[in-house]
Amino acid sequence: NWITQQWEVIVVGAGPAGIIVATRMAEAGQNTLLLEAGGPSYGITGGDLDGRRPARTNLTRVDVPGLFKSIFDDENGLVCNLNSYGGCTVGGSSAINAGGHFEPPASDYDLYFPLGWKSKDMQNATRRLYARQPSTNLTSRNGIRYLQSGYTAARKWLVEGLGFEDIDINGKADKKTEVFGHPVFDYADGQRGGPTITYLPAALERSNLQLQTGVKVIRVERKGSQVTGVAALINGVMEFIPISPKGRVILSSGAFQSPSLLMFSGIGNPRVLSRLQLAGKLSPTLRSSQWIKLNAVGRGLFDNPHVTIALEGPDIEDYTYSYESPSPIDKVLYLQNRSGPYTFASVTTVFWDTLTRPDGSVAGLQGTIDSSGPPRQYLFSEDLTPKQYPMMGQKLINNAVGNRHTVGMNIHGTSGMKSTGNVVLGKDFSCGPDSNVYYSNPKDAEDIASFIHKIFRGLSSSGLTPVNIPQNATQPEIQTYITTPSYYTSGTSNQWSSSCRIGSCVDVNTTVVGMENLHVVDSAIIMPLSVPPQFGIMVAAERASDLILGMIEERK
Ligand SMILES: Cc1cc2nc3c(=O)[nH]c(=O)nc-3n(C[C@H](O)[C@H](O)[C@H](O)COP(=O)(O)OP(=O)(O)OC[C@H]3O[C@@H](n4cnc5c(N)ncnc54)[C@H](O)[C@@H]3O)c2cc1C
Repeated sequence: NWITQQWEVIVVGAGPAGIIVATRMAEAGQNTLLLEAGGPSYGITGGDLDGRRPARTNLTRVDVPGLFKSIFDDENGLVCNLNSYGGCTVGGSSAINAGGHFEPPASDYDLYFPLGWKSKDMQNATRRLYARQPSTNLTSRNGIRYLQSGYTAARKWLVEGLGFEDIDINGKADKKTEVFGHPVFDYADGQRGGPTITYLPAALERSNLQLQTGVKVIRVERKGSQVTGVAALINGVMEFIPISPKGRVILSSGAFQSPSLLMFSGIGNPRVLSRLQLAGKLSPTLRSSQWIKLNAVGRGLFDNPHVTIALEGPDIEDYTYSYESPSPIDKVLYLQNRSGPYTFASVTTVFWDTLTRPDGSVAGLQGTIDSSGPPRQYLFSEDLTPKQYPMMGQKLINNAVGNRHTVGMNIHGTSGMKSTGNVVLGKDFSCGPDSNVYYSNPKDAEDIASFIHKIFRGLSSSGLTPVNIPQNATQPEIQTYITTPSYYTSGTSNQWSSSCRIGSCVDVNTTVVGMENLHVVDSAIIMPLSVPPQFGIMVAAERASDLILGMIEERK
């Protein structure tokens, strides 16, 4: 019985980090239980989604990259309220994201990570990831690139006009200044990849790894600094799942849930712990003398500040992906040949730049161009009050109608941004971000505005015109625009990280400070990167696996 047997390792959360760390533990012979609150996702996990699979296939819309935006329109069990800023399903957010797969530059590790996590320390882990996880910047089996009108115009603008270098993005991963290229996706043969496809199936064939879905861990149970197991809700019933005397628990529940689980386990800011105790949320057997007062839990939460700019041009043809009524030609092209627009998640173009500030620190900046534009009729509508809800940008772009000559450009602040927030517990004790995440340090807005101002200078040569910001806007005007809430400037980027940092919340071995056998391995432990985070999270999970296995070996 998996609930009562004593596991050597329990991993909480089957997102990209959890799947990788559980796989590596099992491969090293550890009896491993992987717990996931959500349910199936990809076809191979038994996902079905209302029985609306494309006919005679084992595909769900998770598998079909071009359907990724449809997931947010119809939050059909893949985005549960447990983790409202991402996927709550096998694969975590890797099952619902755009699949962008970008190796961080060595400078991210060398500048921002602690000793033991510098670029030379990450080389083996990176190599192992490349060996296991295929990726491509040409997604269509027939070798044709689709929906390229935005790419062509942007290339004229940024490469021919402004001198950005057109590169193979992961081939030259260390270059992040004035570079441009095709996005790299973690897909293979026109279908979504990621660890659910590349790590999990082989791991599940082992007798010493068990995946249990529909299990929501509530807290870790512990005696002082020793975890004894986890308390979890299974079919609405609270159960205790023990670990062996030398066992370990690894939290891989994501940038919100991992810090939150620590708090519910009596580890965190004492004021928060008192509140939880008063509400009866802490373990009844945990005395307050055993609390671990650790203010770093939840502190440093990062997400990329961003702005969407609609770009209009006579040669632009935007495209609307649809789950309910896809273009018949494109549907056949996909189902019969794994070719066409549905082989990728709408982003056609990526570019990066850096800005060195007077104090020598560096701000990272990223742009992407989508294949469709935000809906024109919303652009100047005043009766629409901005609402801060997850995935708003994607919902809007997905609803694009009307003008067929617009693409959406997303500009993000990345590594070196100075604003961070905290994971906080709301009135109902669910976790979320505080208001400090974006622009609490005005320098970030200044840097992003400088970048937009810089690139706008070359825009007219491409035939593109910005719709929601005047092309001749001054840098201060752009700064005001991006910090004023609107459909284009509010909402999350959903690239959360850095809320349980190495060195303050966990040590260099990923052990929670003050604990002996409790780890955090996921987006919470990585620093803000120059690239979207999933690649770096997967490498961190590979690196953490080595470190944890080293500790297990030492204790033998
Ligand atoms: C819409 C969207 C688009 C994105 N696009 C990209 C992109 O193109 N490229 C990129 O690099 N990144 C992208 N990201 C970000 C990326 O997907 C995440 O950074 C990454 O998935 C985080 O991995 P993780 O393992 O830390 O956590 P998660 O992916 O959040 O996985 C955590 C898992 O733990 C489970 N869990 C949580 N709490 C519990 C609990 N108490 N008990 C049991 N299970 C629990 C959750 O259900 C979830 O499955 C995107 C994210 C979103 C939402």
